[in-house]
Amino acid sequence: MTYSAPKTIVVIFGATGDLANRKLYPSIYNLYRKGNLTENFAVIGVARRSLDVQEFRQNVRNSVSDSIKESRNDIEEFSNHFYYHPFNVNDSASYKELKLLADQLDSTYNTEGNRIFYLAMAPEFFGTIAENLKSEGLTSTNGYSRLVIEKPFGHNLPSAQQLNEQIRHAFTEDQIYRIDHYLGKEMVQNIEVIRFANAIFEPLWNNRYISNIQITSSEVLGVEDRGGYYEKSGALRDMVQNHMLQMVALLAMEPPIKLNTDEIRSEKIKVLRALRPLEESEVHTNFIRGQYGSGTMNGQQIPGYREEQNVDPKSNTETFVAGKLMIDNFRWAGVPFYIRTGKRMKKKSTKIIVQFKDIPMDLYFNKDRERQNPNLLIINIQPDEGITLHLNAKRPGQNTKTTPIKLDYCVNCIEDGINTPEAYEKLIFDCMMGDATNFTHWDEVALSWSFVDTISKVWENEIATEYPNYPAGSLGPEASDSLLKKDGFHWWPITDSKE
Ligand SMILES: NC(=O)C1=CN([C@@H]2O[C@H](COP(=O)(O)OP(=O)(O)OC[C@H]3O[C@@H](n4cnc5c(N)ncnc54)[C@H](OP(=O)(O)O)[C@@H]3O)[C@@H](O)[C@H]2O)C=CC1
Ligand SMILES: O=C1O[C@H](COP(=O)(O)O)[C@@H](O)[C@H](O)[C@H]1O
Repeated sequence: MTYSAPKTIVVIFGATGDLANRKLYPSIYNLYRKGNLTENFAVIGVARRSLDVQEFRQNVRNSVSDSIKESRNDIEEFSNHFYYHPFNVNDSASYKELKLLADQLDSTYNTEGNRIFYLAMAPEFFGTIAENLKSEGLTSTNGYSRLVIEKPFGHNLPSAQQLNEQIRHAFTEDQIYRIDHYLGKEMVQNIEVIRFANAIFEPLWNNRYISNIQITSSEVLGVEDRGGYYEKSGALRDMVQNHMLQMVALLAMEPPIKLNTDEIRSEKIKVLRALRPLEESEVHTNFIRGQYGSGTMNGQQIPGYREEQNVDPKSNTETFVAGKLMIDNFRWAGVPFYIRTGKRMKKKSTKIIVQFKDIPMDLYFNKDRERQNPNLLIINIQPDEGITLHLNAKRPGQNTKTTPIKLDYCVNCIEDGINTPEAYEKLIFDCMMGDATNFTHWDEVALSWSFVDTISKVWENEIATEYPNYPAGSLGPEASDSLLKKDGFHWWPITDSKE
């Protein structure tokens, strides 16, 4: 059964930008192609440069064609739903003209006053746009008005609070959809199902049976052309404050009493509240940072971070973070959650590895007195999507030896496997349907910033003389291994080859 989203107008601010072209248009097209959008929708692209509607529609067609790499004859008719409004953020006359266009399209497409305002622009504009939308009457319609807001949501807790206050003048909390695109990923959404739809995991999902949880999100790409943004952000704000802590919250939360937005958010918020805050003096023992230097990847020489475009040649910005988090509640007391994320690493991979405790007594010691491999549950978020369970089984033959085995389920690597939708496609659809479950509530944002702020404060006050401390194409600095070693653990491989 195909669900259709309600009739709506989507206004995309930043319509000529990278995000709109690479992610938003292809995602909206996929919804259209699959029949999730009725003909009653229109998109108004808003950006600074002057384009006429035909040029804009051509851009949209190009971006869709690039993403699907096949020729389809519905792209033209899809692009006919797109309109363009050249605009300047600070000019109130721009908003008045935008309102006229939106009102006119409301009647043309019979969209019943439903509007989604998608802010795909630099964050410094978010507050001004939200306020103008309200003051110029774009939000007062007889339908719904929703604000989708991209990351970063602030730079630290005070700036996030200030931004939140600004947008809350114009939109209520339930109208605000703060995007964290990891929450739209198939296997991130699967965390809840794996945990709460399987009787075998939930009884073991606690400090009695789990020794540690490891979450890695490694990237092969460097900062590309985002040096200007990344210099002020670094991996801690870019990945840890949002995506990594969201995955921790989903892994650690209690079962919600219902699968609705409020109940799930409320359980996630409790986890973030239970995150043990770090004292400044504890930052170095629990978090380590890195910056990539030059290296070889796939036989190609790659420049170091400090040689990238718009990056200070003496940059103190981290491109890698590894950390240990503790959650102070009954379920998780004593279980470390290790996270690591970095750019220019060996492999693009996001994986969650749940390591179970050793069996109480090992009957199958080998001659070297090595213990059995611990059981691991691996949730493969990307690029492979699926789960793997590591068990021990009898080695075939007349012996009492054991051998490690893997039970594998891969969603997207089987031939003709399920082609899972792109995260943005799911999130845009959710927003159209009014489902905010996979968007972050303000309390989650605030709690995440308050955890991360202590770490950034310490790091910003110290020059990282050790930078660069990992070569492009590696698995990050050695200190990341030491972080686990001192607790008697090690990072489980994220690649099949020996790491
Ligand atoms: N790109 C990505 O993969 C991701 C981006 N994001 C976030 O999405 C947002 C957009 O990023 P991205 O698309 O990369 O940014 P880009 O720099 O590629 O695009 C910026 C857009 O904003 C418009 N713009 C800039 N200044 C003004 C102004 N004064 N008045 C009107 N329009 C203006 C530009 O219009 P014009 O071109 O006409 O100047 C352009 O359409 C940011 O918040 C970013 O952090 C989040 C996750 C991933
Ligand atoms: O939000 C961001 O995420 C991407 C990584 O996303 P993924 O879906 O490719 O894992 C990261 O490259 C970017 O720096 C960050 O802003």
